[in-house]
Amino acid sequence: MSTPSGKPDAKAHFDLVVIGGGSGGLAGAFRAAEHGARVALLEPHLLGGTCVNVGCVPKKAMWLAAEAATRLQFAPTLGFPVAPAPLDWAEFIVHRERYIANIHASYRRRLDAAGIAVLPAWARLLDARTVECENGVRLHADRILIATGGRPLRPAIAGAELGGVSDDFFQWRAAPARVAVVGAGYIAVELAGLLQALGSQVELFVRGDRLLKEFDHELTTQLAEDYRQSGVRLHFGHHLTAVEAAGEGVRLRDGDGALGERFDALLFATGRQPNSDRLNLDAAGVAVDAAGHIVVDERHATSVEDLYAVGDCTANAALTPVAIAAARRLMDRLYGGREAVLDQRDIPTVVFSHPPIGQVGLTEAQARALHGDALVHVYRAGFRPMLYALADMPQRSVFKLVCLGDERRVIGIHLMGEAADEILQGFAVALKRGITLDDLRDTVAIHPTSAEEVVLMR
Ligand SMILES: Cc1cc2nc3c(=O)[nH]c(=O)nc-3n(C[C@H](O)[C@H](O)[C@H](O)COP(=O)(O)OP(=O)(O)OC[C@H]3O[C@@H](n4cnc5c(N)ncnc54)[C@H](O)[C@@H]3O)c2cc1C
Ligand SMILES: NC(=O)c1ccc[n+]([C@@H]2O[C@H](COP(=O)([O-])OP(=O)(O)OC[C@H]3O[C@@H](n4cnc5c(N)ncnc54)[C@H](O)[C@@H]3O)[C@@H](O)[C@H]2O)c1
Repeated sequence: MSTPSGKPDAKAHFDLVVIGGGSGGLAGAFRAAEHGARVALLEPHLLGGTCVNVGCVPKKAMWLAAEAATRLQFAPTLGFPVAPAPLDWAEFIVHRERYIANIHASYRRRLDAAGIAVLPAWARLLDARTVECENGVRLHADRILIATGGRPLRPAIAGAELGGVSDDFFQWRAAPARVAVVGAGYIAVELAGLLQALGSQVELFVRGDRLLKEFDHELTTQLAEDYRQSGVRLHFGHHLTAVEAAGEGVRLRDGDGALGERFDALLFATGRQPNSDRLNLDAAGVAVDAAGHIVVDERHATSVEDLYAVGDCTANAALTPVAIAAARRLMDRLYGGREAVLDQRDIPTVVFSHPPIGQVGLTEAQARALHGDALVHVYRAGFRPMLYALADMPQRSVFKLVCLGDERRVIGIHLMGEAADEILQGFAVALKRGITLDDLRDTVAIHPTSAEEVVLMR
């Protein structure tokens, strides 16, 4: 392909070199190849990146197991003579990993079929047109797409190395008895919820005063209540200053210097940082922001011509469908003659908590700040889903619509409760099409479902 001395041979030139084989990189490589481009993809680890290997997919598998565990728990109340049955993690993980191996195999087949050259190597830029692999192989390209994603961040405190991060969680082969989780974002809330449902005693350490601060306050307050009811211990306003070893486990030291109880395991879910530092971006003159995100415009162009970036290595919403949508639109423009640009507004998102919480559009607080109180109208539904009512379980759903002006245009949809994860997608389409409250009310409900509450709101 090329020589370690750097002398290019005829084959080492590509229309497009993609750095990173995760959600964004694969989507970009496939779409460019569909349009006839000659593409090389560089990925040193497993195909699929964070989402497939240490993110969405294994997380959702664990969440599904946790949902099954919850149902098994209340099955006896409904009349099923089922004894309590803890999850055999090792057995479940065989199923989880088989599912993921199938995804790898499918990517591999599709890459081969598309004629995309895959190099299992770390890459860095030599200049705006040349990529060097760790073994010295050099590739020359007319265009380069950087899709190197991100990695978990540990807090800079003494003993931080005693805690794990989400990547470590996916290596676990059994549930620890007592787990401390630090953080209040997506990952903290998701892992805390599923670990508690799968039998661990979980304590969540939050430095602020609420969970999921980007989500609607009313819903996250109810979620915190549901977590308490399911046995998760929540510590708000906790300032973690150090972690200390305690036998095989750890203890957390807080801002007052007090040392807490012992935990078998500690997970940090304290944010992620972009993988931009090992790319030698300076050599090509690619600008990054203070957090290390590669700076891109709305067309995903970096500060250097013909060099593009998508996904978590940029400051775009760190979600798989966002990376994929950005990469596909970019390749449609570059190689397909289409003019599509990703609309970054009204991106729907779901946290796989127990129960799940999802939103699209503005929260009530954002809408009031933007449009003023007089123009913003809020509609709510609070109810117990049928299954939970039948089983005499306290879990409640809270749905909320944020509407604007006299016509009551729907500018925010917020759902927390059973099936919210599946319900939101369709309503996100409606919101994007600019529907009003009357449009929802004109739609005949599907009964009996949780989803019908969205069209029945008064
Ligand atoms: C625990 C967890 C759960 C998540 N759950 C969800 C979810 O439910 N839904 C959702 O939408 N999103 C979820 N996300 C976010 C989602 O995984 C990311 O937004 C998505 O993977 C970003 O895709 P990407 O292509 O930008 O990066 P990645 O998927 O991270 O891929 C980047 C790839 O680049 C490679 N790479 C890095 N540096 C180099 C280099 N120098 N040379 C060559 N290759 C390199 C890496 O090995 C990696 O494979 C989750 C994330 C985590 C951590
Ligand atoms: N369901 C999904 O779609 C999904 C799931 C997981 C992750 N993701 C994506 O991945 C991103 C990263 O997730 P995340 O949960 O790691 O990050 P996050 O930014 O969502 O949350 C980080 C949390 O850690 C807290 N924190 C940071 N430093 C801390 C410290 N020193 N001590 C205590 N708390 C601290 C923050 O206050 C915040 O609550 C998300 O923003 C999301 O875009 C999506």
